Amino acid sequence: MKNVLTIAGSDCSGGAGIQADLKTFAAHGVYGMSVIVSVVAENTCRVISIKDIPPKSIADQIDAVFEDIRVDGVKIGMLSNKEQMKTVADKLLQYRPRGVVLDPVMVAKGGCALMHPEALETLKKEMLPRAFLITPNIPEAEALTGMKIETAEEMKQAAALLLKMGTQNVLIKGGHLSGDAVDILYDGKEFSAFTAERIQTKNTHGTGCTLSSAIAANLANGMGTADAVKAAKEYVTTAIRHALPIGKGHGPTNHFYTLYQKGGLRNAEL
Ligand SMILES: Nc1ncnc2c1ncn2[C@@H]1O[C@H](COP(=O)(O)OP(=O)(O)OP(=O)(O)O)[C@@H](O)[C@H]1O
Ligand SMILES: Cc1ncc(COP(=O)(O)O)c(N)n1
Repeated sequence: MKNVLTIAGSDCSGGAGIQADLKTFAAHGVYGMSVIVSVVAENTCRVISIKDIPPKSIADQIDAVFEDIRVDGVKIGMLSNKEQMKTVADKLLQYRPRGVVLDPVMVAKGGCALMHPEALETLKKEMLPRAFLITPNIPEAEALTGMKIETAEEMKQAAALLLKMGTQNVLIKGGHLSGDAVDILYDGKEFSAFTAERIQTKNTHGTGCTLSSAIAANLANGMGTADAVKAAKEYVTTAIRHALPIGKGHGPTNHFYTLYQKGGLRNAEL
């Protein structure tokens, strides 16, 4: 079995962050581990408070994992501030794990900032060059590039700019545009589009976390980049189509449906 680590924030309501990542890992048959960078008191409606974990504790958590266990893949989500980013970047340089998928989380669904805006430059300089693949949504790609993105052509231009910032692959997610949900992958040589029908639902809490964790798990399981993205896109689309009407706001993606279909779950009500 492959071992995959998530470095991200905790969502106590279970829909996004570390919790979504670990559920996604389990559904992909990889052994999940977690380094918590922030405790976010949030639910399907709102963020109540954010408690950042001190950089020393983040460094210790990363050491605890790497000194003991082989790490086959890493997903990075919410990083709240510059100091946290520098700490994680230093540890990535020290341990040099393969297949780092960086989801540059900036804002929660309801509009609450999960990253301090002044950390943007550190994200670009310290984190992007350490990533195998980054998965920004449209507003994140706009913040990183300074471009306005409204079309597939502009997604491609933004992806090319992001690649120049030092990451090896870019997947810009089109969830925030209208029409089909089209994500565009750029590996420095060619663009590939991954298209899914847009599902009419308000239950999209954790979609970005789910997609990036699924990609990290697929890479760890030995898939090539485009195949890993294709399979992860199929996974997140199913997870959105069967999203759970939990809570009063944006309900979470469903990580159990695929397993259930394969007969991997008994006595589950879906
Ligand atoms: N309504 C939808 N129907 C189908 N696919 C969707 C829908 N919304 C998002 N997606 C897909 O889900 C994945 C996550 O994309 P999205 O742009 O929503 O990420 P995100 O903004 O990081 O997530 P969030 O909005 O939850 O913070 C992408 O593959 C995107 O195309
Ligand atoms: C701790 C944490 N991390 C990330 C997100 C964004 O979630 P997503 O973009 O997947 O909806 C979130 N709401 N909370």
